[in-house]
Amino acid sequence: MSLDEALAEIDARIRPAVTIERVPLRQASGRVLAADLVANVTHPAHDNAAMDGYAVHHADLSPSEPTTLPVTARVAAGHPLDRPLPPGEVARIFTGGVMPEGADTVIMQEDVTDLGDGRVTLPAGVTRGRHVRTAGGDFRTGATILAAGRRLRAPDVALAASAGHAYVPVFERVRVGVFSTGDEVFEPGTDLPPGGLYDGNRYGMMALVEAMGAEVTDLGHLPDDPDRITRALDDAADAHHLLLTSGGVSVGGEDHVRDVVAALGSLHFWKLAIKPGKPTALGLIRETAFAGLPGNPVSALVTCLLVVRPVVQRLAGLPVTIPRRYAVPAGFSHTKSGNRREFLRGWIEDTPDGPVVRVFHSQDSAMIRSMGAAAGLVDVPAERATVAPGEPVAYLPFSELLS
Ligand SMILES: Nc1nc2c(c(=O)[nH]1)N[C@H]1C(S)=C(S)[C@@H](COP(=O)(O)OP(=O)(O)OC[C@H]3O[C@@H](n4cnc5c(N)ncnc54)[C@H](O)[C@@H]3O)O[C@H]1N2
Ligand code: MOO
Repeated sequence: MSLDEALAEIDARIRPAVTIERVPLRQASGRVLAADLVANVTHPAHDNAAMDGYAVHHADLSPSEPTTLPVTARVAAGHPLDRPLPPGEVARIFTGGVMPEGADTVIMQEDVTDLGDGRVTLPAGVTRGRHVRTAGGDFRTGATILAAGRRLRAPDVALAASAGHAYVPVFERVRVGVFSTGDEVFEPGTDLPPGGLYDGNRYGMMALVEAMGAEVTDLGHLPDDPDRITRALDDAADAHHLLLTSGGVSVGGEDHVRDVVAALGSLHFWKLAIKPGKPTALGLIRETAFAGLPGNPVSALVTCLLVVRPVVQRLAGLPVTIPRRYAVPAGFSHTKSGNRREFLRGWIEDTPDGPVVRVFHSQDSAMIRSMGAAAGLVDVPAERATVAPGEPVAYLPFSELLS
């Protein structure tokens, strides 16, 4: 199955699984807005001063020479004047101060001479409305300020607060349980027996799905034992929207994950025509989605980005977004070893002739360092046999996959 067919399958099969909750703003960052947010107030609420200076009636100013007028009022932010400003008079005003009724222009204090006797001399040639922020210039009551489906970032939280919201409706976080499998896999920090290696995958997968906005349960590590795997998946399914495993999905004599899932539930697909990531399985255990990622460390992380991310988006009630690719000249040559679509680990480098994409010297999916060195993936289509230096390639930054 091609990756595009797999994504279509995900779109069709995975249904939104989360409910809506209201969270205080302090907990809103990174969450997905579940309904359009409309402004409770108009901002700015009133015409107000954009500078520290003097509020005037523009009609009082001579267009050709300085004008001297008395200062009869003082307006600080939060302390509006309780009367109109009569023509021929000036109000001292500070940034954010509400424009007194009648005044229409602010002159910044650097341009004004204070005569010291309660009068000021104002310059000629001032434009009407200068340094005044108009009421509603930012947003008005009832305006939609944030659209449903948006993942809230710091500026969005500031906007929601400015519009008067103490709580916002967000989708519940997708709950993802993560296992690793393999008799050879051991916990970092413990002693390694002969033939053992440390569990990179589980930690990498947990960090990635957390970066996708999901809530992760660390379900630990499982041996290559079908009964133990069956029990663990069966026990964990109902408390999660998605279960993830690494390892044991290929064709070896100790690859049990696929059979276990087929027995507990069903498999939507198993093999994908991508490299790395061929033995990637997607299925269902009762109501809970299941993704079995390959054991090779690069394959586990790349499939987490390419396949698990859209699954998490669908479960979260979001549309599956196609990450943006950039056409960049290749700074490498490459010959494909088969007819799978390949995702090479690479990064952008500046050269005197402009930016090029470089790729890590080893594209072996067991070499986790290639992921650490990379800032993105070079997407080489199935039908393309070779890449020569200078030819454009499609570069997919990791940042596009984690926003
Ligand atoms: N005869 C075939 N052999 C293999 C095929 C195939 O089509 N025919 N596919 C290869 C591909 S592609 C991949 S990818 C791997 C994936 O196999 P599994 O998902 O069954 O993974 P394992 O065999 O359990 O492990 C593969 C490799 O990764 C290491 N590993 C496993 N778990 C972890 C972990 N948590 N942290 C770090 N490293 C891990 C494991 O020791 C193995 O070296 O199958 C190929 N074989
Ligand atoms: O997915 Mo295996 O995807 O080539 O290492």
